Amino acid sequence: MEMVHVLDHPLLQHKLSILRDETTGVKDFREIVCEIATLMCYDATRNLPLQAVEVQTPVAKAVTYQLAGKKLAIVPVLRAGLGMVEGILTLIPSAKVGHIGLFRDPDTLEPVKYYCKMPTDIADRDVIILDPMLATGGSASAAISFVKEYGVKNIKLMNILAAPEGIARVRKDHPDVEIYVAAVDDQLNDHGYIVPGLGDAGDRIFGTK
Ligand SMILES: O=P(O)(O)OC[C@H]1O[C@H](OP(=O)(O)OP(=O)(O)O)[C@H](O)[C@@H]1O
Ligand SMILES: O=c1cc[nH]c(=O)[nH]1
Ligand SMILES: [Mg+2]
Repeated sequence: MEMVHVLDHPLLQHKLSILRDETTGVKDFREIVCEIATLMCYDATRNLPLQAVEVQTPVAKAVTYQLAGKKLAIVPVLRAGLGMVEGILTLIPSAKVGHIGLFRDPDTLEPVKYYCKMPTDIADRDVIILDPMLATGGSASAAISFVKEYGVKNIKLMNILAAPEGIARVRKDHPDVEIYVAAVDDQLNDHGYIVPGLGDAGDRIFGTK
């Protein structure tokens, strides 16, 4: 099974180029992060199981298909992952939402956990972890480990932009987790920022810089 999905649909590439532009303001940046999450959700949920149901149309009985089996939860990594939540809930309004608070220590680049709150039935759900940026992969790897501690079996990771180093780290630490990204950039710089990237996603979503 393909474990890394680069979703290079033209609509995604167009919207991503607006995110990258340093002149894009906070309102547009926030809206486009949300739109990209919706578009990515369409692909990341392609393999959800279906069950046959019978409905009466105005014309005849029809055997048709509805979502079956396990329910979904989404888990944004605070802060920047919050920007993707509404975009996913547009398509899956009944998904439950857990939160993991992590920030990356600017000196060590190691993730520091400051918050965690999961739905009580999370172990019975498939989980999509949301974070726009996959840089060193330290935050994503830690977030996946936390979710696994709750007994979740099926986890997907959704990032808008990734560095090759981040993908390699998650593949090594969590080979069972499928990764969905809209683009893979060239490298990280000395401060652990994705190059060319789009800057600090959290600061650009919330206007904190
Ligand atoms: O792959 P990594 O090297 O771990 O870096 C990626 C992490 O860095 C950013 O969060 P940040 O620490 O800036 O926190 P914020 O969302 O609160 O801005 C980003 O949203 C990821 O969570
Ligand atoms: O380029 C990067 C790397 C980590 N976090 C971000 O927001 N941007
Ligand atoms: Mg940040």
